Amino acid sequence: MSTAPLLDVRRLRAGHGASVVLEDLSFGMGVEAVGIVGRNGMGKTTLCDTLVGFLPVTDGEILLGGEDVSGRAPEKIAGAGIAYVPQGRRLFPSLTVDEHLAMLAGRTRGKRWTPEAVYDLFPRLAQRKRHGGAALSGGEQQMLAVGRALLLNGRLIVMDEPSEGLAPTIVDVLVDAVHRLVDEGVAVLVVEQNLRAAVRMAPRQLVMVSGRIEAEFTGDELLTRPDLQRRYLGVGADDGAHR
Ligand SMILES: Nc1ncnc2c1ncn2[C@@H]1O[C@H](COP(=O)(O)OP(=O)(O)OP(=O)(O)O)[C@@H](O)[C@H]1O
Repeated sequence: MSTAPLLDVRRLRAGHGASVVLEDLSFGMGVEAVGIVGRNGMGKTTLCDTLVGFLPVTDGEILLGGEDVSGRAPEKIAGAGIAYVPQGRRLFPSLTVDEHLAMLAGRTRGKRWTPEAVYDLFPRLAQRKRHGGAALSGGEQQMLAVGRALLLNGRLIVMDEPSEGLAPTIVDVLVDAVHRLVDEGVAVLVVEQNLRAAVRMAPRQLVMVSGRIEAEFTGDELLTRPDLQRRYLGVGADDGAHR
């Protein structure tokens, strides 16, 4: 794991129109998996959308490899190396798995991540190549969404609630995929409501409170301390580990 600041977010301010959601938000990460957790409405999705350029930055900086990408259009930020797996997966119901990947395949020649490499990472997708997006299970859709993001051959992949609604066996596949990506030099920033999944994906967990990163814990600390779960995640001592 490298601690070099691949991503360095400094005093970020952003939101929806006149409504400021992120205020003075700072954190940094290297080529590693980092989780973002927090109660509902604290601004996690807003942060993801801002990092990838879907929402404008009002103030502050988003440095990727030392270069400020804030204020750039989403396609420029993707080109600079930040890929996005948004909440809800956003696939095309009528396109097959192969067609989804082929849309981006032209740019992947000679690069690490090609459709073949995605099928190698997710063999289950390879078995569903000719299935339409609408015919895929939730887990297969999530694998396809991750696969599409990988074809950008970026340096950082941002995932918003990837385990939402998925069976435990599929969550296992995603956890393994995150580890493999980090091993191969792709950083992963993952927002999760499911604390157990979050901790298995990322040893470093940042806690968001009211639009800022308020604290940082190891996954083990968060899992074993009901007081932290109550305070930062708003869950009771009994149900915290299951979220
Ligand atoms: N499209 C929007 N327009 C205006 N305000 C929004 C919009 N989307 C979210 N918000 C507001 O921004 C704040 C942060 O929401 P956000 O979805 O980023 O939080 P979150 O931490 O991801 O929560 P959740 O886990 O419920 O998705 C909330 O007050 C929310 O009401």
